[in-house]
Amino acid sequence: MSDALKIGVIGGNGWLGGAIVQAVLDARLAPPEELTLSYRGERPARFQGVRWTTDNQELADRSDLIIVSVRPAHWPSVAISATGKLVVSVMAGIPLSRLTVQLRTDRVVRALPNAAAEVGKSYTPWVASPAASERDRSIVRRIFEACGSTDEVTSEADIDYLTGLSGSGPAFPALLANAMMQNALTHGLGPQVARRAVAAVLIGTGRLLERHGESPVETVKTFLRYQGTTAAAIEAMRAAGFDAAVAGGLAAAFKKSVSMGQSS
Ligand SMILES: NC(=O)C1=CN([C@@H]2O[C@H](COP(=O)(O)OP(=O)(O)OC[C@H]3O[C@@H](n4cnc5c(N)ncnc54)[C@H](O)[C@@H]3O)[C@@H](O)[C@H]2O)C=CC1
Ligand SMILES: O=C(O)[C@@H]1CCC=N1
Repeated sequence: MSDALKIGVIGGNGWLGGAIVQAVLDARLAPPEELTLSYRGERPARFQGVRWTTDNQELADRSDLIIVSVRPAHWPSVAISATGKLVVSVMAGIPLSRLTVQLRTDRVVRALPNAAAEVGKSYTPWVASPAASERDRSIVRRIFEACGSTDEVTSEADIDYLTGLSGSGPAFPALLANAMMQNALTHGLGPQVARRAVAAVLIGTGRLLERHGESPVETVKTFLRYQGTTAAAIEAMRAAGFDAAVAGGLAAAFKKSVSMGQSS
């Protein structure tokens, strides 16, 4: 990445905006003095050496790449002219067409990281407008590789779907972990042992998936063929509607992503 690249993050003190800034700094994609971050409320004390501002137009004027990381409900408050700049939105739901009109630039990208950006393990799909150049795409790839892994996709509908699947994704293993934890407590296990056991299961499963690179379909089949305790649990969970519950949840997130883009 060019030394001269200046990055602005609108909402740079937020959960996701702050994680992206930290990833950019850790990967040395830009030095702190080239970063302009905007905030609302009290001036943040984090990220030594960056420029903090409450003026989003000042941020846009100082930056080549502007990342918009405010909640969709606050998006109407982001009224800047970013003509000639590359804009990357990480907001759920807001379509490329609305970004182009409101921010007055045709070089726009819609990306959807997840909460694991905080530990460099996000999965971030993104889609670019036709006016985005190959250099723009390469910059976007490098930013989101710094946050984990990333794929360019070709349709906004894929982004809306992936908003539920991978954007909201870290919440689903957490939901499963919570149910397992509750069950363990009901069975009289001490909370510390229950918590350590459940956390180790999630972390270990992630590492196994990463190492073997095999499809989860194969993993489940292997356990089913084993015909032991795990197969008994999988069969009981499925009979209770596990797969349907997951499908229903993902459909609800997809629907919400589309509707947030229309209403915000
Ligand atoms: N948190 C997550 O796991 C994910 C969030 N997203 C998207 O990222 C965006 C940001 O989400 P979070 O970081 O979770 O929200 P957040 O509420 O933690 O951060 C948003 C920040 O923007 C600031 N802000 C609001 N309006 C502003 C304005 N006009 N100028 C400057 N700053 C302003 C707020 O004060 C806040 O610090 C949302 O649009 C969300 O859909 C996408 C994927 C995952
Ligand atoms: O829950 C949300 O609306 C945000 C967007 C995707 C993940 N978190």
